[in-house]
Amino acid sequence: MSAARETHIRVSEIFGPTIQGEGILIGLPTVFVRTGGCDYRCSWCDTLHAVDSDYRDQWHPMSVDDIWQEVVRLSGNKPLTVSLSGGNPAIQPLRPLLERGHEDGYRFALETQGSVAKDWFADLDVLVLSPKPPSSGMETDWSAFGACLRMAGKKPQLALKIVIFDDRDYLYARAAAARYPRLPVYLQPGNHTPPPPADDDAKVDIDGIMDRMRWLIDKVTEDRWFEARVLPQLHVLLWGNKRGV
Ligand SMILES: C[S@@+](CC[C@H](N)C(=O)[O-])C[C@H]1O[C@@H](n2cnc3c(N)ncnc32)[C@H](O)[C@@H]1O
Ligand SMILES: Nc1nc2[nH]cc(C(=O)O)c2c(=O)[nH]1
Ligand code: SF4
Ligand SMILES: [Mg+2]
Repeated sequence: MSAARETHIRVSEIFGPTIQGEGILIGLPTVFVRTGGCDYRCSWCDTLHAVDSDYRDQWHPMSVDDIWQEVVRLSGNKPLTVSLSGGNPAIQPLRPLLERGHEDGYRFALETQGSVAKDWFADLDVLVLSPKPPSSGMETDWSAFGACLRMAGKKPQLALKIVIFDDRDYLYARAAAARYPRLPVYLQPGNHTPPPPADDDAKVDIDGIMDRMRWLIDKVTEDRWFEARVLPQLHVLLWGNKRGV
């Protein structure tokens, strides 16, 4: 049996096409493959259904062929950029999926917190590293983060995307960006109202997000931090914390 046939990936959901709502690819049509399981527990994670083991029964080990069939069906067999998110997609064996998709002319963008480095990062088209600021309650292991960048090498387009809730987070983002001056940096105002995953229609605090967005723009412009890009989560503005969009 080929490696691709043997490999199973733990999948929480596959959905789309929708638009990429965050960061460097914002607005680009994409299909999401969301893997289940994460080595972090961010206090404000908006995707608990792919993190918390209470939702484990909703995660399914899928073969590369089955995942690929679903991506091709959703995209109508027309190549696009597949977004790999989670949970932490870096803890899954994704190399054979990248190989399968590239054969068909698809591209892959992956988002990870940068805690686990894999050699197949070098096969990605886009790698978004999203180190977690103090408000998350997580501690950044900068040596693991550096390993992610080394593994990625020269092929993938790279970007930093940092969620910001408060002043401490902002200072963290400045320090993180200063470590990697060549990486484009995206600042994303935090969304304070991650609803329980069962409550798809829970109201999102749009006013809070917009206030934080304006505050963040003031910070960046006052500091003359002209390399930073400030962007909201477009999909949250449009659809709230709904799953599958
Ligand atoms: C759900 S995570 C999954 C991928 C990976 N675990 C990570 O954190 O990069 C995708 C993105 O959503 C961001 N995110 C999670 N919860 C958020 C919230 N409450 N407000 C704004 N962004 C959030 C994360 O920081 C990350 O950039
Ligand atoms: N449209 C859309 N864009 C996104 N960008 C990052 C997402 C994520 O949850 O990882 C996400 C998501 O769930 N939906
Ligand atoms: S690393 Fe990402 S998926 Fe994991 S808990 Fe934090 S935001 Fe959620
Ligand atoms: Mg999300």
